[in-house]
Amino acid sequence: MRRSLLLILAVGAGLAAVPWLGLPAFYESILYLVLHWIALATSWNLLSGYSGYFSFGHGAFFGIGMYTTATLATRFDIPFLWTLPAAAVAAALFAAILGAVAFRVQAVRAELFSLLTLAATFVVATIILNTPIDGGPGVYMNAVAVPQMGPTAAGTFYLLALGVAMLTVLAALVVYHSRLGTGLFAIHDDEDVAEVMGVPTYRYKLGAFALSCALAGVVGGVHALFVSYVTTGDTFTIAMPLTVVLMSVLGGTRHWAGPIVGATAITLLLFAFTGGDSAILGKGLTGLVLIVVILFMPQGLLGQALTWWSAQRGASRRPGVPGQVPAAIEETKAAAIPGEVLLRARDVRKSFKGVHALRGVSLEVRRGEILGLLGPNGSGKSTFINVASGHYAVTAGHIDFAGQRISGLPAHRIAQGGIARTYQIPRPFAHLTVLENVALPAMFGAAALDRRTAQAEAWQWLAFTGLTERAHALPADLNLHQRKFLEFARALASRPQVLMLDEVLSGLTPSEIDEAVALIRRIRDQGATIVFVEHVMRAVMALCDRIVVFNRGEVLAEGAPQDVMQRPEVVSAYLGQTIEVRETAVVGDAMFKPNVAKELAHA
Ligand SMILES: Nc1ncnc2c1ncn2[C@@H]1O[C@H](COP(=O)(O)OP(=O)(O)OP(=O)(O)O)[C@@H](O)[C@H]1O
Repeated sequence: MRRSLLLILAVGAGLAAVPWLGLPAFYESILYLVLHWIALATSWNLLSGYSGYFSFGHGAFFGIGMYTTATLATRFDIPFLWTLPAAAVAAALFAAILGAVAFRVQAVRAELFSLLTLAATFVVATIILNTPIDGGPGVYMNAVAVPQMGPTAAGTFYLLALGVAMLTVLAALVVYHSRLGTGLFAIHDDEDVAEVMGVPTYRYKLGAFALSCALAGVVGGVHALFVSYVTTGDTFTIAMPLTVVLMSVLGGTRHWAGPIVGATAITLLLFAFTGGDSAILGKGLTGLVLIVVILFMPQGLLGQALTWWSAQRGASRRPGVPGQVPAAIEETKAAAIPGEVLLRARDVRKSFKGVHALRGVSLEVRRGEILGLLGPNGSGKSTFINVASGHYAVTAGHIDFAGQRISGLPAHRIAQGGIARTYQIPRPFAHLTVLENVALPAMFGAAALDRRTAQAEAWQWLAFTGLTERAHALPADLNLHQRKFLEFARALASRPQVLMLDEVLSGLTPSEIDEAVALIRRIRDQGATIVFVEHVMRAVMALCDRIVVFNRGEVLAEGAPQDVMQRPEVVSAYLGQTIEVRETAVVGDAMFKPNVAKELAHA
C-alpha cells in the first residue's frame, strides 16, 4: 500500500503543476473531464465494484451534491468551497437512509438493489424539480465566485477536479487495503458466508455506500460550478450511472485503480472523436471496446494485466510446517476447562414456511469433546448448525454459548464470539485465492488478527491441511477433497472455541476420509471442541465421544456412540424398519442412506 500511496501522491503533485504550463484552456477542460470521471467511477466502485452491489443511482447522489452546492452558494451566499463538505454530508445522509432500509431486507441484493437505486434517482429528481430547490427553471450559478486556485478559471476547475479525484482515489486505496475492503470483497462472493465468518456485512455495506455517495456528492458540488447552470434534466440522467459502471468494468472493478484506467480510456476515446460523424464513430468504437473487454477480459483491462503480471513474477510462498498444529489452537487449549458445558440449546425450533425443520431440540456441547450429530436425511442436523452459527434465526427456544445468549445475535457476532462452521457443500469465496480465503476468517473471526498476522497464520493452516501448494490458486481450481480441506482451514483459522463440521467427509474417497479423520483427530487432541455432522459411520465411531441422533427435527437419542447406534429406534430411523443390530453388524435395506447401512456394518 505504501508504494501505491507514494505513486498517487507523486502523480498528483506532478499533475498539480499543469495549470502553470500555459496550456490552452481547452486542454485543461479536457483534463478536468478526465479527472471528473475518474472521481465518479472510483467513488462508484468503492461500494459497487468491491461488494458487487451495483448501484444505478450514483446520479442521485451526484445530483444531491450539485443541488446542495447550487442552493447554498446562490440562496445563502455561502462561499463555494464551504458548500462542498455540505454536498458530501447531504449525499451521504441520503445514502445512509436508503441503505439502512435496503440493506436490512435480505431480498434486496444484486439486481433488486440496482433497481432500487435507479428508482431513488427518479424520486430525488422529482422532489427537486417540484420544490423550490429547483422549481423547474434550473439554478444559475454565474454569480457565484470561483475561488482563486490556479492562474486561470479553467486552471482552478482543473485543480478542484484533481483534488477531488485524489481524495477519491486515496479513499479507494485505503478501503482496498483495509478490513472494510476485505469484507466487501467477501460480500461480493458470498454475503451469507462472509457474515458467518465474522464480517459485519450490514455495517460494511452501509459504510461503503455512505462513503461512495459522499464522494459523488463532492464531485457533484464541483461540477455544479463548472457547468454553472444546474438542471434536473441534465443532472439525473441514466447515462451518468451507466457511464461510470462501464468505465469501472472496463478498467476492472476488483482493483482500486481499475476505474482510473476505464475512465481515462473512455473519456479520451470519446474526446478523440468529437464533432459530427466522428462523434458517432467514437461512441461506436467505445461500445465495441467494451463488448470485447467484457467478453474476453471479464476482470477488466487492469485486472487482466495484473493477472498476467503475477503469473510472470511467480507466486510468493511462505509455507508453514505440514501437519503441525498452529500455536493458535494451543492458546485456546490453555484457557479451557474440559467437560464444562460450552453450548446449550433449549427447545430450539425452526420452521420454514410450514416445514418444521427443528421441533424443540435440546442438547449440550461440552468443552473438549467431539459431539456427533446423526440422523437420516432431512432430520434437521444442518438446520441446527445453521441456527447455532446464526445463519438462520431460531423460530423459538434459545441457544447459550460460553454463558451468553447467542440466539438472536447476528451471525458475525456469533463468529466473533468463537463458533466456526463449515458448509456441507463447500462455499469458498470464488474470487479470493485459497490463502485469502483462509486469512479472512482469521481477520474477522474470534482470532480478530490484523491483515498481516492473519496472512502469516493462514499459511500455517494451509500447511496443516496440506494446501500449501495451492495457496495462490482460486477455489475453482481445487478438487473436491481440497475444497473440503479449504473449508476446514477456514473454520480453524478463526480460532474458534467450537468447530461445527457439516458433512466434511461426504464425497471423499476412502483414503481421503482416512486423511481427514487423522486431521480431525489432531485437532481434537489439541483440546478443540467439535460438533460433527456426518453420515460416514466409520468416522463417526472412530472420532465421536458422544452422539446425538436427530429424527424429524427432534432429538431421538443421545449418548456413547456404541450404545446409541444399537438402539432399535435409532436403527429404525436410519433404515426405515426395525432390524437386528448386533455389536458390529446391521442387516436390512437402507431407506435413507444406503451407505449408512454399509458403514454401520463396518463400524
Ligand atoms: N432454507 C430452507 N428452506 C426450506 N426448508 C428447509 C431449508 N433448510 C432446510 N429445510 C428443510 O428442513 C428439513 C431439515 O433439513 P436439514 O438440511 O437440516 O436436514 P439434514 O438432517 O441436515 O439432512 P442431510 O443429512 O440430508 O443434510 C428438511 O425438510 C429440509 O427440506
